[in-house]
Amino acid sequence: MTRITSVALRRVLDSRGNPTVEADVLTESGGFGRAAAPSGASTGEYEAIELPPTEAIAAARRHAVPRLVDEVHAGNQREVDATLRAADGSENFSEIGANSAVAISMAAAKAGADVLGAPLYQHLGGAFRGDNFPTPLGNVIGGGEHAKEATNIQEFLAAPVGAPSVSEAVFANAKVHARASEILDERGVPAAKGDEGAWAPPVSDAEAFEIMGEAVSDVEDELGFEIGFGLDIAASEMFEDGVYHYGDETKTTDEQIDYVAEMVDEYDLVYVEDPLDENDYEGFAELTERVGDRTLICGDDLFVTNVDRLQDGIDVGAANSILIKPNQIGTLTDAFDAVELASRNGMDAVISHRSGETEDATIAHLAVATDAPFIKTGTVQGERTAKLNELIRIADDAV
Ligand SMILES: O=C(O)[C@@H](CO)OP(=O)(O)O
Ligand SMILES: [Mg+2]
Repeated sequence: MTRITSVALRRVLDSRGNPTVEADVLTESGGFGRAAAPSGASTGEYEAIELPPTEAIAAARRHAVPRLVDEVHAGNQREVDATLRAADGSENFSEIGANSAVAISMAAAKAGADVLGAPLYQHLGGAFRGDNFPTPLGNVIGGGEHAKEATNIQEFLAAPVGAPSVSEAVFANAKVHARASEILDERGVPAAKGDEGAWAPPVSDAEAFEIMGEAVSDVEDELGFEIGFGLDIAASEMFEDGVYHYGDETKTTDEQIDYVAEMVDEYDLVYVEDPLDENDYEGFAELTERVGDRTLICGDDLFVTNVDRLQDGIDVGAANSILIKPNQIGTLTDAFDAVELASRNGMDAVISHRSGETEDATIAHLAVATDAPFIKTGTVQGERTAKLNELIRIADDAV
């Protein structure tokens, strides 16, 4: 019933105006799934390879599509993804592109769910998945690789940890975003928006901490539940010649660890992603040892959703959570394996968008299917609200 009868690939626009790969998968009994690959700007050195979409599509048509059509079942995700891996033949999808692979992998999952008549999160998570909803981490102020002339730290993320429902959490983040805009206005700071819709003001990181703290506590008072905040430092992007660059200032690794640990305590940060360079497992381990009992230290560029890199991290105690981005590794199977390895080792798996996105909402389902404590998927803008609104629909049983 779920045997794949066709895989169509095309170039579509992403939110930055760049082309990306979209896949349509059809099955024997009329199941249909469509999905598109996202794309990063602050990409990790060890991510699977994103090829120019035209090349990725041509290579996937040549190598993967003939192995999938009439051969493989969309309802059997491991079979689909193993076929993509075999068709590619490399470690990192350098032949067909992780962008083609992830689009096909996600489209097949949707086609499989369609045949079964089940929502995607149910198909992926099964009958015995947990029944929690992820707390959305909402990008409110940012800079780094996502906006010029803004903060050095890439993302200041609202985290409505006390929200009674996913819907209230989503709206709380939107309120923090709006409140941050008012505070910037009061301070006479003009702010454009970065790639993910966060305000990208020309302020120091210290001022951004203050503004975030104020915005979060104002909205917390108004709504009456706890709202914290967190960061994606994206430190690999700052790390050059052995030091971290904050504009004209630099920090050594020890200074970086001290700085992050101080910020965790000063602002009660609930989440800190990529506080150190992607090769610095020891630095991660030291920081986790210091503050890991009171905040999540999350590896994004460090782990790149890769079980081998995650195992290396587990061995030395680097981080207590992992960011999961299916396009970093190329298939849903690989992403699920990383979630499973993390949870077997007492680590949290946080599901994430990329800075270049489409209206594809697969990650909302992935977060619910895997019982993720957090999903990082922006605050406003259509390609971000696509996922947030899908979470609301899932909670409302309306997908
Ligand atoms: O660093 C990150 O976590 C992501 C998403 O916020 O950014 P990018 O997609 O540019 O890697
Ligand atoms: Mg990151």
